[in-house]
Amino acid sequence: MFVKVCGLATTADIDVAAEAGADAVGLVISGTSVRGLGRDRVAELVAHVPDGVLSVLVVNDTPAVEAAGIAAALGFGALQLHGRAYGPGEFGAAAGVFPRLWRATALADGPDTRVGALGEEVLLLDSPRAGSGARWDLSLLDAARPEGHWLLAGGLGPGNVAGAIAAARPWGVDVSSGVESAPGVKDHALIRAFVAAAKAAAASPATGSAPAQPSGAPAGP
Ligand SMILES: O=C(O)c1ccccc1NCC(=O)[C@H](O)[C@H](O)COP(=O)(O)O
Repeated sequence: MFVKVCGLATTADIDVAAEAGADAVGLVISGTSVRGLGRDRVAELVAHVPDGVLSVLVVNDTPAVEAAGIAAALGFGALQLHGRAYGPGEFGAAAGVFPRLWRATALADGPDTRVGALGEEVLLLDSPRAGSGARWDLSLLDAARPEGHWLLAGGLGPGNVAGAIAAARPWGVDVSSGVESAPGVKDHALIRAFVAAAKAAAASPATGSAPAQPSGAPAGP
């Protein structure tokens, strides 16, 4: 089970997530999020991400090509284009600058749920309000379950991630609010508990096994 912890704000957050066994960490640039960081802070933090942990730049209101330029310049491992602002044109243009793209969307928006439909390496299915901690109706997956490298997100936490994995059968999971003590403030004990619960659930016979990771990159696609 691939585990991403998103919205990290300090080097200590990164250290704890990495030591807990997270496969990826997300740093957010956003004018609308409490977790939004400035470019200089993002540069400091991404330089702190250890080898073997995938660094993901997450944006929802930065123009795609600009975000791709930031991801390339700062040495990110992936760029998560999050939400309705990014369509086929944005993905195509961004890929010319930085090809390691993730697409984050909500099933309620009726997206194409084929992984790679817009050229992305990873699809993330979230609640309609990114980073809100809100859950969504996983039965929607019955009619549109992706295959391959897709992450489940939206209102996950240490106490519900095992059940969500069993119900949704994702390749990976993503969390932000569920490992915080206050909006934008990560709780290190909750990060450790979340990663442990997700990894344990993936090892359980009840949840089955996820597809193998593709080659060519540390700790992720
Ligand atoms: O986390 C944010 O504040 C955020 C803001 C703008 C775009 C994306 C954002 N987060 C992206 C993520 O990958 C979150 O982890 C995901 O939405 C799940 O969030 P949560 O329900 O709080 O666990």
